[in-house]
Amino acid sequence: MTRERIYLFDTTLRDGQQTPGIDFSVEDKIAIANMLDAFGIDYVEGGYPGANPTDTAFFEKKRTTRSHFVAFGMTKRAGVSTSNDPGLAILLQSKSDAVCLVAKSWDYHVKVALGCTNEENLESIDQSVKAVSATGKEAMIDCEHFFDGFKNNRGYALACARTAYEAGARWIVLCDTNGGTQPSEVREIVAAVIASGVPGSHLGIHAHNDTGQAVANSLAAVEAGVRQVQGTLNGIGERCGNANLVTIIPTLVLKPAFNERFETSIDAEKLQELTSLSHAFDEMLNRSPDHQMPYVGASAFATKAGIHASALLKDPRTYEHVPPETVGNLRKVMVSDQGGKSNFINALKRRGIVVSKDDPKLDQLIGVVKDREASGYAYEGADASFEMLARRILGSVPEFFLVEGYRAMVERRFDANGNLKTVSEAVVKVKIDGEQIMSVAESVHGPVNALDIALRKDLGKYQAEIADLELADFKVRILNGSTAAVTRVLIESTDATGARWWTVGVSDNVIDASFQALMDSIIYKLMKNRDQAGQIAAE
Ligand SMILES: CC(=O)SCCNC(=O)CCNC(=O)[C@H](O)C(C)(C)COP(=O)(O)OP(=O)(O)OC[C@H]1O[C@@H](n2cnc3c(N)ncnc32)[C@H](O)[C@@H]1OP(=O)(O)O
Ligand SMILES: CC(=O)C(=O)O
Repeated sequence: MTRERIYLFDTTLRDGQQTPGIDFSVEDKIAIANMLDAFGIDYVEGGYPGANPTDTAFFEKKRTTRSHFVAFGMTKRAGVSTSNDPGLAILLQSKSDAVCLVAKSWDYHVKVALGCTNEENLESIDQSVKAVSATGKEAMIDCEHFFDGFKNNRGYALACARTAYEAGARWIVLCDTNGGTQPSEVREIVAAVIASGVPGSHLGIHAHNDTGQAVANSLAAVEAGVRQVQGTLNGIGERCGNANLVTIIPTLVLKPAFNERFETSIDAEKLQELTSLSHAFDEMLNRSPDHQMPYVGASAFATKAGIHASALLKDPRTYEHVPPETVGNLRKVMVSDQGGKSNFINALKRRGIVVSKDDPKLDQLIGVVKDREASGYAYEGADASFEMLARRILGSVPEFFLVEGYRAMVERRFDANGNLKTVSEAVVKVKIDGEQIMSVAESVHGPVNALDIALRKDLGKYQAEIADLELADFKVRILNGSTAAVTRVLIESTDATGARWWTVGVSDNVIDASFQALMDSIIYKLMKNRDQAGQIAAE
């Protein structure tokens, strides 16, 4: 059976740029456009040339090779011709393959926001589409507030869509601009548009997530007949965001309800790049990926429940709706106080540690993890500390060095120039092969930084080995909110091999919790260097 094509339209660089707190530079935009182009998205909307210097500079060149490169803007203003509208002129001259024009389709907006007549707005749509088509570029219309407009004046909303279609627009995109429309309404309204004479092959959907249903609304529109879906990477966008393409794409590709009828530009092989695309985008935004994001989140295929882990290990389909590798994600069976023997055996096996189900040391390890988690540890986010704990109980962690003691001080004082400064000082005493080494360090970044510097300043014969160890992240969590609370510190470390590992420390003293996590990180690094730890095997 021939499948119909669904076209994917990405507006990360335009609507995504309207996200509070997100501000792309030209360089960011180039990098993101390259990512989308390489991934194989059909349309990449780059922004609004003429609206700001970044977008104008970005449109000086065509920035994609495979994807259609789209410039966004608005229809001509009422009362001027297309050739006398400076905003439209910039769009027509931009180095784009297509122009997507936002047009009012709710008569209330025509009156209040544009201040012109309904007929003048229809004339703007007609003339603007024709002006774009005359340049040879593909013309698209984003019918702003289409669903609200339809509910208030059905005839006028339909007239806007039909005017664009009859003027030659390749795509007429129905926008749920305020994001309040429900999936059942989307189905009904799309069907009415098609019945009015605009074919589904020319219709698109642009949904906002204000009721948490942008993805559901987009899929409902596809079921009702639209053939272009707009959205953004990781669902960024104005207010609560846009439809998340990172969720929509795997649903279209993997779910029989869609893949039996439709195909997209993303095949099964490309889909395996989805998790890394989503995470790379978060890296660019300098934020942590959402662990619970469908398909690509670190928790999307994770379980810490013993009953689930036991069944998963017998057959992953028992608790997975699709195999994680289809989207480039990983199955994760975690150890925690919710886990049974199956979780632990699996987690240990991945680290090259073989232990049998009836080994008493396994019971001892489970008991220690459950007790420690009750006192504040969280091993599911601290893989290296878990491994160290397991190896200690199973008796295979060498004693590289012994920390005999440490001291940390914080002093607020005036410096020689009379400026107030807060300086921390730390002293660490370690013993290596019977020899005592004492290191002192100062830091203006706090006592933990001073301790870290002191601990790593002189580790005797191991010093060269830890030269490439870097602390990538440091997270402090107060577990029961007062100054006498228990503190959990999570440290992310990395080294020149690109490996990353997480360690945890817990104490009612933040410095002590940090020191434990630092120590685990260093010992893990030394073991890893000797192939005694960190050999993660694929499941
Ligand atoms: C639903 C959406 O997401 S649409 C995209 C929204 N994105 C943006 O607005 C980001 C980029 N925008 C901008 O930088 C600026 O708004 C610009 C450069 C486009 C325009 O700036 P200005 O000329 O100063 O106008 P301003 O932003 O104050 O107001 C928008 C104007 O566009 C008019 N307008 C709005 N939509 C349309 C339309 N579809 N067709 C024609 N005119 C329109 C408004 O009536 C208003 O005109 P007025 O100034 O005569 O009252
Ligand atoms: C065009 C657009 O971004 C909207 O209507 O939401």
